[in-house]
Amino acid sequence: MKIIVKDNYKGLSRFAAECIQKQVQYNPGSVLGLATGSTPLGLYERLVQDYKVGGTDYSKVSTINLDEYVGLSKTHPQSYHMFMKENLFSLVNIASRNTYIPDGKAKHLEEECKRYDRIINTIGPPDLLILGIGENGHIGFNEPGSSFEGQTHIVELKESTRRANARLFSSIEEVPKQAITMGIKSILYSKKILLLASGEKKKEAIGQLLTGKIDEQFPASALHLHPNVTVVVDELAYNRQISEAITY
Ligand SMILES: O=P(O)(O)OC[C@H]1O[C@](O)(CO)[C@@H](O)[C@@H]1O
Repeated sequence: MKIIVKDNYKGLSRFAAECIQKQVQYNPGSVLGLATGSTPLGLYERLVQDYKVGGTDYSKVSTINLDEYVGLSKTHPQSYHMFMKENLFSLVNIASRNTYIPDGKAKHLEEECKRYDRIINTIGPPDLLILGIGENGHIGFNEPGSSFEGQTHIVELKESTRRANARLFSSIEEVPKQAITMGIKSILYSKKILLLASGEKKKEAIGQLLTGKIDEQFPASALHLHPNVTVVVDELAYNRQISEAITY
């Protein structure tokens, strides 16, 4: 695992955008694994800005998102479908037929999980997967205790995750209690992984990740099992004292 420390969120977002741009320029038919949440917003903004001034061509790219809330339709303002449309898909030339996100409104959720696994196995693996990290170490919506062998599945969201995401809803009651998420096994199937973390709130999680201890109670620690992971943090999310004391 490689760690890169940027001065601030802007630097982190620029670095992540350059990784995606290089990937797509090198292989125009790349498969990108994409995340939602606040962290990748700066990265998407940067991709859009650069695209507008004649940057990268995304017409042959495919994207596979990590997760979606159960019960939210594709047009719900807080659905991850809407998030991706508003922040990236409608702003660059990615073909909508090449974008994949689990359907949180599927009638048969178990079937939907199987369908999504088939997509990951046929379109994927992602050449480059972007990840955020929850304060409790979740990746995608794989909460503490998730099996490292898991494929796409339904998760019961932890109260702390619902509270952390309530800022985007009018009240915590509106935050769905379940989500569909790519499992950790599928995440590890990606060829390259870039995990982004910004701000003081992520400092503890990043400190724990960098101890190198692998534990199902801390989902992000599964990334130590992958050969090509880069963790990009800003100064606020990086605990120099802990991190520099650790050698692994
Ligand atoms: O970037 P944020 O908003 O801090 O969220 C961190 C993680 O939490 C989630 O939003 C899920 O709660 C993930 O999609 C994301 O990677």
